[in-house]
Amino acid sequence: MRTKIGIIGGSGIYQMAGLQDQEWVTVESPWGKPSDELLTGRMDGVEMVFLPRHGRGHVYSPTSVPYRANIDALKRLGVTDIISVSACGSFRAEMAPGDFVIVDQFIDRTFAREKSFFGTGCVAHVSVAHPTCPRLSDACFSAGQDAGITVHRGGTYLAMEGPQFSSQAESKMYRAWGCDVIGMTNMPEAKLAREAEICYASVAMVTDYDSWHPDHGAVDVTEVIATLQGNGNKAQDMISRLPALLGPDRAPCPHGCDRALENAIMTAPDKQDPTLLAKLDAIAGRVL
Ligand SMILES: CSC[C@H]1O[C@H](OP(=O)(O)O)[C@H](O)[C@@H]1O
Ligand SMILES: Nc1ncnc2[nH]cnc12
Repeated sequence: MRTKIGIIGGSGIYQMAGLQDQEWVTVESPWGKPSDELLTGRMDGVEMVFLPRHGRGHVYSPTSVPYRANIDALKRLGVTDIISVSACGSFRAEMAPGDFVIVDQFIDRTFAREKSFFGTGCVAHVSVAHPTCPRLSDACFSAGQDAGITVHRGGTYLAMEGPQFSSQAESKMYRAWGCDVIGMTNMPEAKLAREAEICYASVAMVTDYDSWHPDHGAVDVTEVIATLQGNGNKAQDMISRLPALLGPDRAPCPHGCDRALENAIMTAPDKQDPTLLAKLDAIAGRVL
């Protein structure tokens, strides 16, 4: 199988440098309109697709990002591996602004989003015990180190609804829960990628210390944006190293991300809803 890398760019990342033969393409999805057109191209002989999560010009809030349409559009373009690049606050003194964290766990506190492609007429349960792909996360870690970035391998990301930042009491509670970073977008994105059988890695770029830190107090969006500019350039450097690390030929995921739907569908074939099945053509066509 051929590798096709999908990059979901978060706040401050609305374009991707260094893509050959680049072209913005419109992808129709039965799950609605994706956040924007998708930028296709190649780097080091590997096919790449870039999607700005909030749309160019930052149109969609964390709640209104069309997560299902975005993952479905990436699947339709044949993406095998998604790297999510996001801004985040930090709960750890040693995870400082400017550092990158390769997230490996999530606590999902979002509550106003559609979280599954499945439902009445086609019920499915996939495991998200290990919501990120270790193979892809390793590649991101190496690429970050090669780019001279301070990268932390592993961390728990608290996904909050937003759009307001946390109160100090919430911030201290999340820290006591053992969370390492906080953001507003990686859920349900990671869950949907697993349902779509696409490997998913999350690179969280620290922009601030949230509000628990005695020396920092409230999150200041001006400071967040200033840190984002620097982080964005570092992220581009990291991304440009990934195609060579992953290579154009792709062996099946050793962790089974690309087979997540095997035995996941519960609804009896004669009870399945044809309308929902039609919408699931790209996501679950392999097993339906
Ligand atoms: C600009 S600060 C808050 C904003 O930044 C993060 O976005 P993303 O995850 O897409 O990089 C955070 O989740 C909030 O949406
Ligand atoms: N402190 C924070 N909380 C939630 N999302 C963020 N994105 C960047 N910083 C954040």
